[in-house]
Amino acid sequence: MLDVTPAATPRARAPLPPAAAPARPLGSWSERLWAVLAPVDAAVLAHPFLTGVADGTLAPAVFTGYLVQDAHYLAGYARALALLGSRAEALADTAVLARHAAGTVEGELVLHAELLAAVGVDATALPAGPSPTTHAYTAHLLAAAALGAVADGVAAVLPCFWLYARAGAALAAAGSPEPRYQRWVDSYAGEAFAAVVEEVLALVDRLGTGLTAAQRAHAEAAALTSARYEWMFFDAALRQERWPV
Ligand SMILES: Cc1ncc(C[n+]2csc(CCO)c2C)c(N)n1
Repeated sequence: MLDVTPAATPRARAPLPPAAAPARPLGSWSERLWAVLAPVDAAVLAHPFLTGVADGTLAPAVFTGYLVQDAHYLAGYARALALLGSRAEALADTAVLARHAAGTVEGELVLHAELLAAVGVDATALPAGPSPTTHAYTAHLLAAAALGAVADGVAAVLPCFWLYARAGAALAAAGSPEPRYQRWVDSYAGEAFAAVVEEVLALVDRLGTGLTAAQRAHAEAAALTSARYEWMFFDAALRQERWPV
């Protein structure tokens, strides 16, 4: 009988299905920001780190290296949020930013400790310091939060929330055969995280109404830089980037 079973070949890395643009209020600042971030969002969703999460082929050592670098990133990110919170003019904005600074430490870092423990890595004995890309991204966030206008800083911290919510939704739809990867996906895919992103976008839109076109453009450049660093962060993890000297 003719054997029609295909030869065992490695499963092709399917790109994640194209995701629709997020719905934002017409004429809002977040709507304009999305136009700036959309091409980078598409590149992030197509990145082999994420398609490797989706089909389970991502090397476990790459994922562990990502988590170690992410712990360094989160420390800088939480400080940038706390700093911005102290600089925000409206007390309501201080509350949102300070709450997410705490959420980064209590939520994200706890998730990391759990995921690292699952692979047998002691989170308190992080072997490597920040990689060049981790260092560059956190330095960008902290500079924008400390030295820029508040809108620059808020725009700079936005892609971290927004692009992860997008990746979480796209990856949840695909599902990962690897439970540890699925656990990571789930933390960004649920209703709770979507509500957090909505709250930050509402803050962005409140700030946007008081800005001149030039101030908006300046802040949009800071957001674009962060989005590019989000792509580079996945890429650095995949390449297991190290300082060359
Ligand atoms: C490089 C990198 N970028 C974004 C996130 C996601 N993230 C980090 S802190 C935070 C806000 C509080 O949950 C979010 C969404 C990550 N982990 N690593």
